[in-house]
Amino acid sequence: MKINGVQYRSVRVDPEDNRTVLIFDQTRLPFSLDVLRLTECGQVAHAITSMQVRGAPLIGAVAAYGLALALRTDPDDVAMERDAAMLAATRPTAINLRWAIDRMLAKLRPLKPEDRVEAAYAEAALICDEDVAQNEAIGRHGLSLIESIAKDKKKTGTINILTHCNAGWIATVDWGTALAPIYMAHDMGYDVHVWVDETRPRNQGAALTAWELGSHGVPHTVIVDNAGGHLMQHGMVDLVIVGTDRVTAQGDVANKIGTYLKALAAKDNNVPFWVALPSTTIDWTVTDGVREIPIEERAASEVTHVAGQMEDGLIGRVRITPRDSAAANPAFDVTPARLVTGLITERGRCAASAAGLHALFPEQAT
Ligand SMILES: CSC[C@H]1O[C@H](OP(=O)(O)O)[C@H](O)[C@@H]1O
Repeated sequence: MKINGVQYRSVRVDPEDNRTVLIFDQTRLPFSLDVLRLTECGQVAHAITSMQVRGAPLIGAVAAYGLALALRTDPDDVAMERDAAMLAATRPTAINLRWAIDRMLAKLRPLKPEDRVEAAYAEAALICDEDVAQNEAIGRHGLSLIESIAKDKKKTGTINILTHCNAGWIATVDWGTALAPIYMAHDMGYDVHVWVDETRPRNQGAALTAWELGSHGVPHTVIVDNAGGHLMQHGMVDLVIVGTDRVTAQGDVANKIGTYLKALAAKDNNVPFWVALPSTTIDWTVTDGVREIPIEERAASEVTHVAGQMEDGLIGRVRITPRDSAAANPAFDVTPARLVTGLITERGRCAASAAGLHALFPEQAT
């Protein structure tokens, strides 16, 4: 996507040396656009766990480059397996991370150690290119959904879309998933407006989705997480589109905490609730998402404190809870398929069900 007219991907290799991995430090957005130069595997692991880089498809792509960096230090089998396991363990919920590491290992294990670095960078670059193409296709398949809503609306005027967390281009290599259809609809002249859930506790919506949409000129309004149901009750939401970190073979959806509650409100108000995802986010080995998907428990300090720009312009954190109050911080929840209107993938739209997914991915229908 473009920032101030300059085209960027969320992860890229420094053209100066074709080895250093460049990402944006997402903990500094929207106040500062800082590029991080990653030269060691450990730096990549830290960037993922600290959420300097986040978003299911993007952490997979960055971890792939992390393994390439690791091989520059030691390309032998033992080191490669150790570093791959370390990267895969950085965050448990997004299946893209495990998928990317497994794909890299499948490519690298058969090679001689001395051939692995070059091959790793090439495979990581392929993963990135495929993510961009998949997300652009998701955008097109989601665009037709927005177009059908525009036609069906009794009154002309704004199409109001609600989204949760950040599933934009900064959560992927480019385009995004949930936001891709919105960018395309906006660029085609549709009058779209986005209700942006702030998405406590880390405020990916308020800080990242609002920043992305504003940079692209898409009208949007930041709301507290608990406002969505009220807006739906009053007919102010035409469509909900969210991203996801893992979809089961039956269509259950793991996504940022709070998504399940949004889906319940959408069901109760007959608002279409769609989930956008590349097929790298589908976990074909899991059926019951609520029981089987591991939910990342993050630090309580993300709940007890909030980060933002202080009066002096510096980025800081303030405590918002009593010091002796405990805090819990499950980072994701699972929305059962029965609450999901449908899935938007790079191959098209389908019902959130085994049959729907097999219709688009027949090779997975055993
Ligand atoms: C395009 S996937 C985005 C997905 O990832 C986010 O999680 P996090 O910010 O913790 O990496 C969130 O669940 C988004 O929906």
